[in-house]
Amino acid sequence: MKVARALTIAGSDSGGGAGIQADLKTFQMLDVFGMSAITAITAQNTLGVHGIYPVPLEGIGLQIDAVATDLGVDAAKTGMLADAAIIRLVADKVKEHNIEKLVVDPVMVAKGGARLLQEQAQDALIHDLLPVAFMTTPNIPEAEVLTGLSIRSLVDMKEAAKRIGDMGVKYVIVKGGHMQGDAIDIVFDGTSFEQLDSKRFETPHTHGTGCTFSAAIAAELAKGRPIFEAVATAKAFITAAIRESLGIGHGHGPTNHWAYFRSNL
Ligand SMILES: Nc1ncnc2c1ncn2[C@@H]1O[C@H](COP(=O)(O)OP(=O)(O)O)[C@@H](O)[C@H]1O
Ligand SMILES: Cc1ncc(COP(=O)(O)O)c(N)n1
Repeated sequence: MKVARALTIAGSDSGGGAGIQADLKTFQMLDVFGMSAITAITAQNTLGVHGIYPVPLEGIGLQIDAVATDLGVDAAKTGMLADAAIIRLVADKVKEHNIEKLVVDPVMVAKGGARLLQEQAQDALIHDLLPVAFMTTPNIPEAEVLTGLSIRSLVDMKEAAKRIGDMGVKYVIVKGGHMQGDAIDIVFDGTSFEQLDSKRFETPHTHGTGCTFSAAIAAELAKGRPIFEAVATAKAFITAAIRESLGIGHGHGPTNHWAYFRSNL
């Protein structure tokens, strides 16, 4: 049996709903062997981020080297990268190990408001990481920071996707989770646009939606699925995970990483 292998380079969420934990659960549910390089440890739950402890650069580099030189990486994703030095290290490692299918989720601020990326690191994201990425999946506030645009409509989302594409990344998905109305994401391949649509669920349990969505894309790319098939599966995965939320914790609860698999039984 040949198994697809995916690596997440991200922060640890002790609460299990976002970060490394969400990514590994998603890989597992999509039949992909999951591996991790932890960039920072967060003490976190559904109420917020209570502490952030970055891993030393050397340790992050060694985790990526260890995995890439032995087990192999069919696709990777990044999540919380904390600061500019970590971003540059990850960009260098992606080049060194020829990781072609890299999905960059440009995590900046947690849903509860805590900064997960230093503000001065935003330039490194644009100049160092996006040019080596295959795909990036900003939410609306992230797309606004990356482009300087104010995004209020699907037309604005498309303009932002184009400008982010010009930064050197092949595919861009501007996610509509933070808009009003249906949850519509715009996919841009450098020339044309596609839409991923779902109805919006009125729920506070959206902790880790972006992590889960980008992990599902990386998993499908690791299996060699065509791009639009991969992103459509990821959309179905996150939609089921939000629809059937678990209702645990006292704040913004996690999504349900079993839901997609169970709905296909
Ligand atoms: N309430 C919701 N109902 C349905 N889909 C949602 C909802 N909130 C977010 N999504 C979807 O979840 C995915 C993650 O989007 P988003 O929440 O914008 O990301 P992030 O976690 O990075 O802020 C997108 O596909 C988005 O459309
Ligand atoms: C370690 C880590 N990585 C990413 C997120 C973003 O997830 P969200 O935007 O849903 O809070 C998070 N809260 N924690």
